[in-house]
Amino acid sequence: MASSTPYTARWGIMATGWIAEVFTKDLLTNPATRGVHDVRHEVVAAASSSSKDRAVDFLKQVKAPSSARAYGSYHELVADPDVDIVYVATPHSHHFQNAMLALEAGKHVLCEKALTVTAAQARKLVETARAKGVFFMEAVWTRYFPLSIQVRNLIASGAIGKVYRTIADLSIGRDAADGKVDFPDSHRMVNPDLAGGALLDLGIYALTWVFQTLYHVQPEAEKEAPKVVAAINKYHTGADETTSIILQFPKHNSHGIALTSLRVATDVDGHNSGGAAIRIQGSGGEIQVMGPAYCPLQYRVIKKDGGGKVEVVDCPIPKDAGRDGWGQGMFWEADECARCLRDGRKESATLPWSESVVIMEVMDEALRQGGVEYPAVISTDVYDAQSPLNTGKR
Ligand SMILES: NC(=O)C1=CN([C@@H]2O[C@H](COP(=O)(O)OP(=O)(O)OC[C@H]3O[C@@H](n4cnc5c(N)ncnc54)[C@H](OP(=O)(O)O)[C@@H]3O)[C@@H](O)[C@H]2O)C=CC1
Ligand SMILES: O=C1OC[C@@H](O)[C@H](O)[C@H]1O
Repeated sequence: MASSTPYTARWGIMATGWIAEVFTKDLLTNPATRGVHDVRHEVVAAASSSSKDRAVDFLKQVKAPSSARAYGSYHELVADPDVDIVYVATPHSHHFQNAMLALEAGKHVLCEKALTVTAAQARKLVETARAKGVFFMEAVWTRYFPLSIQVRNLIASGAIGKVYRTIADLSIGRDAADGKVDFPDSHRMVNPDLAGGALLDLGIYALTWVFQTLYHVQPEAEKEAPKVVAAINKYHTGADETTSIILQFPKHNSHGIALTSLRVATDVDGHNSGGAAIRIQGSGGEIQVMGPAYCPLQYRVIKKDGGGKVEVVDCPIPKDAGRDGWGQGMFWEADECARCLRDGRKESATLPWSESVVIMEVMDEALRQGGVEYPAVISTDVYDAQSPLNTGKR
C-alpha cells in the first residue's frame, strides 16, 4: 500500500534572479491546490554569488520559512548536507559549470533551460550524473503541464492520425525604433558573454514542441535524431535575433519547423488573433496549441472529418489562495523531480537525458550553420570549480 505521508524534496536555490524567484514561490505553494498529495517541497537554502545579503533578501521576498539558510556563494550551497536537490537558475552561460559544481558535490540537480551552451557540455553533465548516481533534469517546465501531457496522449492514441508535421513558434517582437531590440546589449537575451540569443532562450520551447510531438512519441527502438537546416539573422552583438530551423525525421516521414525571433511576435496583439503558436498536423486532423509556447493554457482539436467542429480545451494554472493567489505552473516540474528522487530514478521519462542531448545537438548545428559563436569561458566543456562562473568573481 502506498504511504500516506508525502515525500519531501529539500531544495537549494542557486542564484536569486527573476526565474529563481518565480520557481521558489511555486515550490512554496501548497501541492493540494493542484491536487497533489504524494510529494511536497521544502526550501532549505538559497545562494547568491553576489552577496549573502542578496540571498537573505531573496528568501524574505519569496516568504521562505525562517529556517531557510542564506549563502553568499554557490560553493557553500552545494556543501549544505540538508540540500537534496539544487535548482540552477543562473544564465545559460553558467549552467555547465554551476550544474557540474552541484553534481560533483553529489547533489541532485534541476538545471534551467537552455541546458548548456553546447551539446558537448550537456553530454559531460549527463556522464557525471550517471557516474555519481544522482538525478539530473533540464527545467523545461512546459513538458510537465497537464496540457502537454494531454497533447502527447492524444497523439499517442492516434486522435489526429499519423503526425507528419509540427510548426512551432516562440517569438517576442521586441523590435525598437532605433533599429535595435529593446534589450540593452548587456542583457542576457542578447549578450554573447551570457550565451544570449533567441535560440537558446526562446527557440528551445519551439524545439520542445517539435520534439514532444515528433521525437518523444517515437518508439524507443526507432528513435531518430533529425537532420537540420537552419537560417539565422544575427544581432549586432553577435547573438542570433531571428532563427528558423527545419528538422527532418526521414525514417518517420515527418518535418518539424521551429521558429523564434526577437523582432516579430507570435502573438502580435496579445490576444492570439494571429492563431495558434503550435500546429501539430496529422493525417486525421490537427491539434493547435495557443501560445506562448512556454506557458500554453489552451489547445484545440480539429478533426479532418469533424464537420467544422473545433474542440477547445482550457487548462488553467491552479493558484494557491494561501500564498497570495500565487501559482505559475513551475510546480509541476518540481513535483516530477520529487517523485524521481522518491523512486530512485536518475532521469525523468518525460525528458530523458538522451533527448536533452539531441536537442542541444540540434541547437549546436543551427548555431554552427548560422555562424554564431560564444566565448571560450562559457563554451568550454572542461569543468573548473574555481571558474569565475562558479565563484561569481565577474
Ligand atoms: N523556465 C522559464 O520560464 C524561464 C527560464 N529562464 C532561464 O533561467 C535562467 C536565468 O534567467 P533569469 O532569471 O531571467 O536571469 P536573471 O538575470 O534575472 O538572474 C540570473 C541570476 O544568475 C546569477 N548570476 C551569476 N552570474 C551572473 C552574471 N554574470 N550575470 C548575470 N547573472 C548572474 C545572479 O544571481 P546571484 O547574483 O544571486 O548569484 C542573477 O540574479 C536562464 O538560463 C533562462 O533561460 C528565465 C526565465 C524564464
Ligand atoms: O524561459 C523563458 O520563458 C519566458 C521568457 O519570457 C523568457 O525570456 C525565457 O527565458
